[in-house]
Amino acid sequence: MATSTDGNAPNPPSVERDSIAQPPVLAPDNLEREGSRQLNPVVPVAQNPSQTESANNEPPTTGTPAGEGTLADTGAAGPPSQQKSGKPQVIVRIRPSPNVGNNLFEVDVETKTIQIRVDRDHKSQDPKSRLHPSFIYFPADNVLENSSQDDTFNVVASEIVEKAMQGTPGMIVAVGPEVSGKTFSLFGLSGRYRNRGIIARSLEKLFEIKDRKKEETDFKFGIGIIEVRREKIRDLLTLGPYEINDVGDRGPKGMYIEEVDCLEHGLGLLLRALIGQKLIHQEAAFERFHTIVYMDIVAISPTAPDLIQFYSRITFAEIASAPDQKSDLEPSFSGTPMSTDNCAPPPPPKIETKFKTKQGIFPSRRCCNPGYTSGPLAESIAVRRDIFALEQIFLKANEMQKIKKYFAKLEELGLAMIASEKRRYTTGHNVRQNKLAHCLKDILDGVTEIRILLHVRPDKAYLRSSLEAMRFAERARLVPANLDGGSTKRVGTGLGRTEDQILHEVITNIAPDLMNSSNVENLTNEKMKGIQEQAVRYFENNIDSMKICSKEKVKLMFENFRVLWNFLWELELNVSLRKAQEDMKLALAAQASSAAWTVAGDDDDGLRNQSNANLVNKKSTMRRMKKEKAKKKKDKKRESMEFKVAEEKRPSTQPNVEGQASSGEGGEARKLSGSGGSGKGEEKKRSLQPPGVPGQEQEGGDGIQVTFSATNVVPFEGEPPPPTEPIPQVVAPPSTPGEEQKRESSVLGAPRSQAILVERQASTVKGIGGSLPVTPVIQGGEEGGAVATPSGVLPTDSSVGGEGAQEEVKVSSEEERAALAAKLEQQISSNFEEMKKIARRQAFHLLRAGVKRPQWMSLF
Ligand SMILES: Nc1ncnc2c1ncn2[C@@H]1O[C@H](COP(=O)(O)OP(=O)(O)OP(=O)(O)O)[C@@H](O)[C@H]1O
Repeated sequence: MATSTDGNAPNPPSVERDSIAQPPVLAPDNLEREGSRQLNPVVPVAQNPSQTESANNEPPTTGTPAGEGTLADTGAAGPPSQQKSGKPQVIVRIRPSPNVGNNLFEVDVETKTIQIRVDRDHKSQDPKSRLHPSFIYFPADNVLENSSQDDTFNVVASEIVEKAMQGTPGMIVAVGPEVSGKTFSLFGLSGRYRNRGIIARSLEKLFEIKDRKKEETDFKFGIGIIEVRREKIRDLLTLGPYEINDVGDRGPKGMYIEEVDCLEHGLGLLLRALIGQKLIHQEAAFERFHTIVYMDIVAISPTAPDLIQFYSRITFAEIASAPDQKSDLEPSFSGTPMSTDNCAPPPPPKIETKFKTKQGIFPSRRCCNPGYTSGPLAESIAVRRDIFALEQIFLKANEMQKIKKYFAKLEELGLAMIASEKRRYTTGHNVRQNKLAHCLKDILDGVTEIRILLHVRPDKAYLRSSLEAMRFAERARLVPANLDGGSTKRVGTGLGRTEDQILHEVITNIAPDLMNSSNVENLTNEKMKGIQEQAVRYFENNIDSMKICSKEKVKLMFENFRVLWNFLWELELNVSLRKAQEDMKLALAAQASSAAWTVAGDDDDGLRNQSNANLVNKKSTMRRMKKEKAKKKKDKKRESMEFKVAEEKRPSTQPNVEGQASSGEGGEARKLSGSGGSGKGEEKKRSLQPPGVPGQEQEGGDGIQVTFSATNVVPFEGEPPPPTEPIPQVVAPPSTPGEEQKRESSVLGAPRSQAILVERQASTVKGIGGSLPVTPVIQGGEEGGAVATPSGVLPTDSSVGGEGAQEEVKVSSEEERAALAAKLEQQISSNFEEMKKIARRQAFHLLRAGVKRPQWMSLF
């Protein structure tokens, strides 16, 4: 426990929190007071009641301010072992100074507390406050006094490096007053390897672990170094101008990250950046800048070089300090020639403006402060603004965590409606408003291990900036740890699992069926959609539980999703492909049927198309047939009515008119009365008879009789049989030998239509009988000419025409069917590319129509 040399105040007095002053930005009037060296008991605490409350609700280990003149009640400060895992830790490093142990700064290494005596404001109205000095107690997680560089590394960074090599990102932020040793701690003393800093030692350790783990994992390291100054970012590895304008998921956009092959390479990069930075700023020593080093770690599987196990990063940030002394802000401080630019600006010009009111136009004198655009004061203000912005973000993060907890409680109580409002509170932390905050945004992701290395310079002249640094550290400690509270195994790397583990898990969890390829064939579109929806749900849930802090953190997961999605896509494609194959078969069958019609002598387009339509779309055929039936019925009714009317008008002696519709073989007299039920077959004959084809009603024409046989197309396996459509049998009438010859010659040399006509007259085709007939080729010419089909050559007996006899061609044997099927397969495979296109299109529409694309899919 620290003891006061004063002895008057052994315990810190507790004071009202509201009375705590806060000096966020050094304003010109504050400078005046600084000049007179009258220090207020400046205490860095929360600024508004909500912030104060949030600070107050934190666990005691955070050392929240407990009263005026105190940073914390030391009694409440817990040992660092009680520190929640993942919470930012503050480690204080005291710069060696003869002033340590004076009555101003006291360090108690045992309790890890720093006690700072702050003189009372003797101008205060409160008589009590004039009597005793105040004490500020700062409980740290660790205190380093007279520690070596190696000790500092071990305490601050060793654990961070180890965790980073396991996938947990880390960050070390060095803050403190001027010349307090920030650069010394992080970078070391240039030219003295013995005094190398934390970064160099971290690099050493990285390579050490890499060597140790080379059997399990192949690590790759990269380094990027930037400088942030007055809302501008410069790449220190390229040493160009301030040209980085934005910050992305993996840090500043366009930052050059060089892969580090060995330790010497990494140290060389560091040295190069530091020397370059020094050279750039040597002209203007008053310039203040923050330096950030990003050390990237990529873990790769040694067996599969494409498989990235995890990304990780250690960020080292040196936060610039604002000049504390008024003398530092004088233009002469920089050593550069005196210029109006480098000192406090001239009095702001007064701008005359006029403004209109109802009463008239009035001149207005409005002062316009152009601000400090350059010089030490401008630098100082810029630095303080950056620090202040970071602090505000810390406080906001803390507040947000409280709100989350509050809404979780509401949800527990069943007030989900109100709890759903929480979305409003989860939209970022305004890190974009400040470049430094944006570069260090990982501090808020809830997964990064954070260490604040607070440097204290135990001199009275630097008291104010030391206190400011303490305030920063205090607020950084408010940043919530892992939101689940406790687990040190962090994400950023797919919850510590490797990609293939995740993928395997996903597939086995959501689609065990899919693992068995034999089941793929049986997947229907509905099932596929179900699986996809399940996958989407799985990922949505997973995302909810994954604490998405940045897009980068979930990129790995999306990679996995993409793999799974493609997998499902392939399966869906298979199903669609099958469907397309069937469609294609059907189309080919239709084509073949059309050819058969042609062979049968019916070259009437209308009828052929009708036949094709029947095969391709059975439903429409059925519908059409129904319609025709209804129409016929209607016609019949109408005719019968007409007949009745005519009958009534006719004298009874007049004989009934009988429609002798057809004659010859199988011909039946068609009675117009309809009462005789001349038969459906007869009606059908009439309806299906193509126009222009001589039929039963053309008695006495060339004597051609048309009869019907079963359809010539046998359905596919598993397909319902197509509606039986009668095919007209063309029975040639008896003809003379001259005519016979004429027909034969037509088949041989005449144009196709004539040949077909002759063929029709000469032969009777009752159906091909093969399963999948295709376009036939007329080969005939000799007696008994033939029609070539895939199943073989169908004889066309010309003799039958002469005698009027019929011979049915039967080609329905098993071998022929097999041959036809083989032929079809061949045709399908030749059309495979086309089918694939169709399938792809179908799959695309399916996917579009079936699965609602979740919003977060737009992330990739
Ligand atoms: N713990 C320490 N042990 C020994 N020397 C130290 C220690 N801390 C700082 N110093 C010395 O103080 C000097 C200034 O330190 P350094 O430049 O690191 O301060 P700084 O905080 O980075 O300053 P600035 O804010 O100006 O960048 C260094 O040359 C270093 O030798």
